[in-house]
Amino acid sequence: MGNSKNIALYVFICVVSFIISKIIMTIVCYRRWKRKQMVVQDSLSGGKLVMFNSPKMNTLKSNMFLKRTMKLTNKDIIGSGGYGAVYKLTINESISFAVKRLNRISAEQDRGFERELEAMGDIKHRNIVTLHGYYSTTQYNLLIYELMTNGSLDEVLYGICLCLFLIV
Ligand SMILES: Nc1ncnc2c1ncn2[C@@H]1O[C@H](COP(=O)(O)OP(=O)(O)OP(=O)(O)O)[C@@H](O)[C@H]1O
Repeated sequence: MGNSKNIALYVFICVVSFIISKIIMTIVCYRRWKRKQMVVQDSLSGGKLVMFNSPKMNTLKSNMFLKRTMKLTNKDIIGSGGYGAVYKLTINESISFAVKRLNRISAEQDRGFERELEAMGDIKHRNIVTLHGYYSTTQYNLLIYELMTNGSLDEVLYGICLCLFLIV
């Protein structure tokens, strides 16, 4: 009888400790995730700007960033891929980004945006271009990348720019 009481107590302690550790882990992960990004709601366009925490992004003011982003035109296009056009976003003489625009005209393009966020969001590697943040509205999504000033691998290998479509 005493033995079964001990077992029940042991199981109870294990279950409670498991639940408490899960709660602590969730809180820690949530705090880390919150610290990693800054979210700004743009009251004019209704869009949401998310800037991932990095030394470069921390020097920027979100409203200045939004203002420059809204002023992107066809003249700023530097390339085009399967999902849309890529623009050069210049903040000042020393800070520029590559902004990939994905128009929200199909569920496939929305999935493309989510896939790219999932794939690039957590990767930090010197051989992989850094994703600094994103901007999302009801009409389009923008992915904000580190600007690669030496062009693409295509151009290095074949000496031509494979700009097939310009989707604006
Ligand atoms: N971070 C960047 N810096 C400079 N130029 C870039 C950057 N990202 C893209 N580009 C330019 O835009 C072009 C298209 O890039 P993008 O990633 O959209 O196309 P992709 O490689 O075909 O990929 P996807 O199939 O995912 O659209 C590139 O070939 C390059 O010239």
